[in-house]
Amino acid sequence: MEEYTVVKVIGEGSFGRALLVRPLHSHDQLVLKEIRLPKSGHRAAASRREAVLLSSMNHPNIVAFRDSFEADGHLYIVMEYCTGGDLLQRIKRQKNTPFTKDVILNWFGQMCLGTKYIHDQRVLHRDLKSKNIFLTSNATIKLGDFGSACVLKSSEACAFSYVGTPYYVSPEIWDNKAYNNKSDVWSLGCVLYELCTLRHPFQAASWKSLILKVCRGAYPPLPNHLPYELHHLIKHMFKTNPRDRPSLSTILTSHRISQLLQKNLPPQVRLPDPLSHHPYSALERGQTGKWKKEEGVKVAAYLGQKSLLETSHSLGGSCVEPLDVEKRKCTRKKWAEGPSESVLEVLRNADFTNSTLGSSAVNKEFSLSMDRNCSFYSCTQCQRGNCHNFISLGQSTSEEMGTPSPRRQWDKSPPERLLSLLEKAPLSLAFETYTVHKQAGENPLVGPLSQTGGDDTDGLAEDFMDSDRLESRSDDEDTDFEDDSPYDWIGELEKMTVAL
Ligand SMILES: Nc1ncnc2c1ncn2[C@@H]1O[C@H](COP(=O)(O)OP(=O)(O)OP(=O)(O)O)[C@@H](O)[C@H]1O
Repeated sequence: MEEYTVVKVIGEGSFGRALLVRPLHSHDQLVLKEIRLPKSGHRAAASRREAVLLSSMNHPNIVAFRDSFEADGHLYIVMEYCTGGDLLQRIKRQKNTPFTKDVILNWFGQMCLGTKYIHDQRVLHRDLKSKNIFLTSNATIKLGDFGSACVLKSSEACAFSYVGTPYYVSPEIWDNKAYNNKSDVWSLGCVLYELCTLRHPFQAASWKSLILKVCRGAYPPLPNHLPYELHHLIKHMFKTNPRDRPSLSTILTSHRISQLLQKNLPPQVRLPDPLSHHPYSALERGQTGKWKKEEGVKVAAYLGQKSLLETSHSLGGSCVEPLDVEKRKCTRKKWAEGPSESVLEVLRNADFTNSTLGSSAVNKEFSLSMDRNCSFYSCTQCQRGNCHNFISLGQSTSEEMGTPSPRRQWDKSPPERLLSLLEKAPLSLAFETYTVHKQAGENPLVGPLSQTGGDDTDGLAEDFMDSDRLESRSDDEDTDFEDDSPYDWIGELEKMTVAL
């Protein structure tokens, strides 16, 4: 700590402060995040995870790590200072002046590159939101705040889990399914929508309405002046079934938006031009200017997206030990078809209105933790206790392969439990770390970009143009990889309510 001079406090988060500092022998400006280390070993390990993860990243669109150390019960993470502040502040500064299409595409393209990079490292961010995305003075986008992130293939990293910021949480999370790369895509869709409209896509006056909108993917349409490709992309990023959402690789290389994105990226971070570097020429593409799906896969592979593509075909990524043939058989994970019907059903029958949310413990710190052994199911295909593969709800890989099903039993009714918990006022605490608003007395459902009372789009999003053209295809080649420790966070919330 003596090596740095504190210039000023930039802000306070739920786990500590962010300070602007200067190293003693330099004029650099850096950010020093000071995080109170919890007493419990598990929770302290979770706090350290941000430092460990950040230090392993090296990408122009990720906040650069400089140093980390511990002193006086605190963890300090030194990182680059993004002078442009966070994107939420930037959006708010716009007031009612929309961003230009070029700015939206440029910033969003950079977010995609950063997120694609972490996904290629098999890391899920799990808390992507405009407040965790930063801008530098030269308009470079940087993803930050890896405090909720999770590394797959790690025996330790996912023992803690995540609730998320309600505004950015995808339908599968509300349905208590595993977090996966497409959940990050959903959250990024929320950020893109905010850039396009200066509003949250899903906002409501009650928990019920918010969850319903998210689970239906019901958002007010983008303004008509924005390019068709953006409408198309948002529609796909808000597909309720994660399988139908494009991965970052697809968005960057073979989605209808890809060319626009690439054109608007800063030159130094532009992807290689697939046309000039790739054997699949414009002629082969029939001069139509449209990518065929198979070509997209090949180009993605060519551009080095192998890890994601392999994920879809063989590796599930959750085995702690090196994969062998037997393990490969059981690692592929597949999503059940269709949206979160269970959530919708419960919500249809639920009759509570606004959550009246207590404010007394708004600043209370908590961290959700759980013995990872509780959250895993052995892989019966491997017959090995230490294989942490699991098979997600719906079809299992072994069923696809014609072998008897080691189907994982789902013994809970998450939505009912969730809703009954949400009804109890103090439960707002359970979302404290992740809610957008933290001020006493404020309704956490009123986000910083909300209009009073939320918007009134409770139905499905209107189709504003030729709906067939916007229809989704199933991105089989983008098959998800998932957080390998599905977490019973509703159970944790329940425990917390009892404790209050
Ligand atoms: N690298 C950075 N460059 C510039 N500003 C930063 C940087 N990191 C954090 N900040 C700013 O510092 C403030 C505190 O950030 P911090 O990550 O500690 O908490 P938070 O994101 O506000 O809350 P929480 O951790 O509860 O999500 C925020 O206003 C954030 O925009």
